[in-house]
Amino acid sequence: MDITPKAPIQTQVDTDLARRFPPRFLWGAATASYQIEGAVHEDGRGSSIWDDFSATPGKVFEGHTGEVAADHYHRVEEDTDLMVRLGLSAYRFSIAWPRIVPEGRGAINPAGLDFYDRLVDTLLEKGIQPFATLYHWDLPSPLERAGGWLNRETAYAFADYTEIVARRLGDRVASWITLNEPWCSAYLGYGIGVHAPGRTDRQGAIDAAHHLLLGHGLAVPRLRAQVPAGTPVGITLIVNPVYGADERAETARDVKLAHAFSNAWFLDPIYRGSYPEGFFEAMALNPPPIQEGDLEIISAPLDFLGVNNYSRTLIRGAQEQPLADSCQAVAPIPNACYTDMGWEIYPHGLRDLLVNVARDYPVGNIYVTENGAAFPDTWDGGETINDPRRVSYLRSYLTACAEALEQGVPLRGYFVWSLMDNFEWAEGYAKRFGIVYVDYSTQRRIIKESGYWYAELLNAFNNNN
Ligand SMILES: N=[N+]=NCCCCNC(=O)[C@@H]1[C@H]2[C@H](O)[C@@H](O)[C@H](O)[C@@H](CO)[C@@H]12
Repeated sequence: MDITPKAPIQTQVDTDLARRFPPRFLWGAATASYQIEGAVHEDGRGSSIWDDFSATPGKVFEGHTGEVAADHYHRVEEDTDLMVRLGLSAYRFSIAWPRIVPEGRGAINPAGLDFYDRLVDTLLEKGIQPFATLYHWDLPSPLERAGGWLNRETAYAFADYTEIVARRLGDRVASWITLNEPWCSAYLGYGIGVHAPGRTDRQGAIDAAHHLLLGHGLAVPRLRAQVPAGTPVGITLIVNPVYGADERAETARDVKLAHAFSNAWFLDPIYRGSYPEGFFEAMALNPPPIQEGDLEIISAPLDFLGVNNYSRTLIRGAQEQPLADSCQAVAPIPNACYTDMGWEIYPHGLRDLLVNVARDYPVGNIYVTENGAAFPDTWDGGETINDPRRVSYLRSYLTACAEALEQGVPLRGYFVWSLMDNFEWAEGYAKRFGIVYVDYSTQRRIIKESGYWYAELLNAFNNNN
């Protein structure tokens, strides 16, 4: 039965691609609280480090902030109707800690819990599985004033916040993700300062990463104690496959260093209970302040790994051994294609990383919790927005997912980044990742060609199963 009303754009329906995915494969889209909600001063929400960072001159493109964003806070009905129109079976969103516990710890804000309660109920009413991320970078400002993730206490505050949310929503959220991309929080936020809170201290990145991981590990049992037995709990990591540009020994050496920096820094403590051998030396830094039992807490068993992937890193080894975070990525590659973020389009990287991670780590199940592309979409006020490059990107990366599945990878679902255009961190609203366009002057949503393509793919999948 064809449930998708005819789209104004007729896209090629990839029925062959749809057929390569197993029954019960989950098809979703992802967003994050600070990037779409807006309403930053409403209903008792406290300030976050991204409110502070975006209000700081020079930090975000043209001074953009998340004050209004895509106004999702006031458009839950409309936006969940969009998800139904696209045929999503799941929706990954994040919960704003500053809405729930405005000071970071202590008093609970009932209106904050009410908002997510309503969102979850609306999703369930519309047949969409809620996937909740507990932390997608919007740390309450008071905690940052006390040191943020450099302060071990923040890990305990995160576990307390987790319990509060799980107690209210745990009976209805389908799957839980503790942290989104702690690599970005630690390195971009505390190491090089291009993300909130804008600190520039590489040792700080190491220490913050440890406390983020500790927060994750402390939160897992607190979550499990509040949710029905068997509710899947996981973490989302950015996984960036690293390749060598030549066969030289220096290149092989630097590929290993870059993989440790980009991936094993987090994968190893979570799944092996230890940091990668020699990693801190390769960063010329000290180990973080690890306390007795920390690594056991951090490596709490999980039910799935959420993988975010957008591109790859290609390395050409230097004569002198570089620091792990300064391995030279290769300059633009002849004939390569790039997204508007300057990220190389390399779908084989997703296939390879899924195969390698499933082989090298006891991850259980895997979801691709983010994959997508920014392109300079424009709207002429009409009914349609053509974004053929995004269609091509999604088709090629989903083909990579199908190839990984055919190699036995336990991939259970895919969430496109993103449901709609939104606040792209330091790039503000200048970068558009949505399969739905947002006209910020009116907050009108217009499904892009890629949105119709995705809806057709999901419809073809549903017709097969
Ligand atoms: N090594 N290395 N480099 C990694 C470079 C950072 C890559 N950026 C991401 O993964 C963020 C993720 C985020 O969850 C979402 O909130 C963002 O909107 C998307 C798009 O940017 C992606």
